Amino acid sequence: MKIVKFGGSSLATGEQVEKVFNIVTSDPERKIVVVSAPGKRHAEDTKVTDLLIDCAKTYLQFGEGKSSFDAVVERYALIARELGLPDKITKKIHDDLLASLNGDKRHPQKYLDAVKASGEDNNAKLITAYFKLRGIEAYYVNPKDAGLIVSDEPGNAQCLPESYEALFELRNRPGVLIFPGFFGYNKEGEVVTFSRSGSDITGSILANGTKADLYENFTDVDAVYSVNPTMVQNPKELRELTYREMRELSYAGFSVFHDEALMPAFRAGIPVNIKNTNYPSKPGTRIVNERENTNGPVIGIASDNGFCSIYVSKYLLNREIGFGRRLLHIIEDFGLSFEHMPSGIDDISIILRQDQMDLAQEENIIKRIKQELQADNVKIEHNLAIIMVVGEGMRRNVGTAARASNALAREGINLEMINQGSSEVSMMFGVKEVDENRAVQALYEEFFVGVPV
Ligand SMILES: Nc1ncnc2c1ncn2[C@@H]1O[C@H](COP(=O)(O)OP(=O)(O)O)[C@@H](O)[C@H]1O
Ligand SMILES: N[C@@H](CC(=O)OP(=O)(O)O)C(=O)O
Repeated sequence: MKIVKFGGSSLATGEQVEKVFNIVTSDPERKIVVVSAPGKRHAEDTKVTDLLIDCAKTYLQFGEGKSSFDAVVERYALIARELGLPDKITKKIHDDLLASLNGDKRHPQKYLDAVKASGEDNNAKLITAYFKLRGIEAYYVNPKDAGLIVSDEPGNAQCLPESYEALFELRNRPGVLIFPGFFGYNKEGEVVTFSRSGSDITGSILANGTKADLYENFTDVDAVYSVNPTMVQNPKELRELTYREMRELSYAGFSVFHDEALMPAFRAGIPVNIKNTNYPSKPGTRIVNERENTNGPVIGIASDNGFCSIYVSKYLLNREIGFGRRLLHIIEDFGLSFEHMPSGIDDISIILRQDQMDLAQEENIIKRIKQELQADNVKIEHNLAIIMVVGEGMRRNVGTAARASNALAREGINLEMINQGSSEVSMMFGVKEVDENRAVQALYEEFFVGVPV
């Protein structure tokens, strides 16, 4: 039995939904279908989830918001018309969305989650109706009825362990099950969403819970490429990646698969196959426990920007017991999460996403570090990009860091910092944001051009 997940790009139009129908019905093993909300039809388009967020915010502020509401309903109406579904489907979606928007606004984050989740929920109902129209025994499954219970963290839920056992029962249900992605219910029975792109997580949870043989994740690219295809033309396609490599790469910028979607499948030993809805016969990329090491040390290069570094220096810092703990305590007091913490004898840097703090908070952080830790110098450097070079082969290879830094040096790119991940399958390079693209391209040249993968 297989779990199949279709992302927003695979469900953006009636034509795409028809491809989804053909893929699902071509293989009787494809029993549980996880769907996202309709995504972008072209690069400048807006995802339904983003329209819903806009809509919810307008309702929160003004108590209504006709234009964004109409924009959402029109997306479904268009798809329903293309699929030849009766108008009553659109009317139901209209009424359901209106009910969500007029729902309880006392807790804005919970309200936002309820409206966001309606995107997937209504799409699952629409797709179920289409499967039925085409003569397939299909059922919409509500995550609460199926037992998908999550933590009460709006916009950032985690699956609670008891869900897995309950979800196993789905195997015994008849027909094709259409399951909305992206959300579950907390113990109080309220909707809570995963973080953005979280339908990937739903698919993985279902794969684990039902002990599926395979988790197929359908998207709009033929494979996971060794580098973001918007940064390098025709990058190498990867046939296989390990869970660990994929988690590192997705966390660091490979948006094709959510980094939190690896663990549930990995724990149950279920392989993940990322495939293209538009070319389903292509093999795609398999994420597995172990892979044949067919390339050099590196399998992928991911990057992301919007980071800053809090640099702290103090003479003889290395001899001061508890310095790191006290520094992190200050960061924790401000409710910040950090990504990396490279350190030297007399200095230490904390790398974090800069959109977590405003200018006033930055000034307060600097003040507290200076006062409480008697630091000699504290400064915050903005607009950094982080590049992760990832590969299981790095554990066995000597000189990968030297090759990477030479490649960057040849391009005249100044390295702000380097950090070798303790997992030994990743290496982090910090550069200025303006150098990000050139740095990724230089590293790609070094590790992939002319190397068979
Ligand atoms: N290394 C990579 N390999 C493949 N795709 C990538 C990579 N890095 C980023 N992407 C982007 O991920 C996109 C697919 O993810 P996403 O837009 O979330 O799809 P979906 O709508 O199926 O959820 C691709 O169109 C591609 O632009
Ligand atoms: N629709 C949600 C969840 C999701 O997974 O979407 P997609 O499969 O289009 O990335 C979002 O945009 O965040």
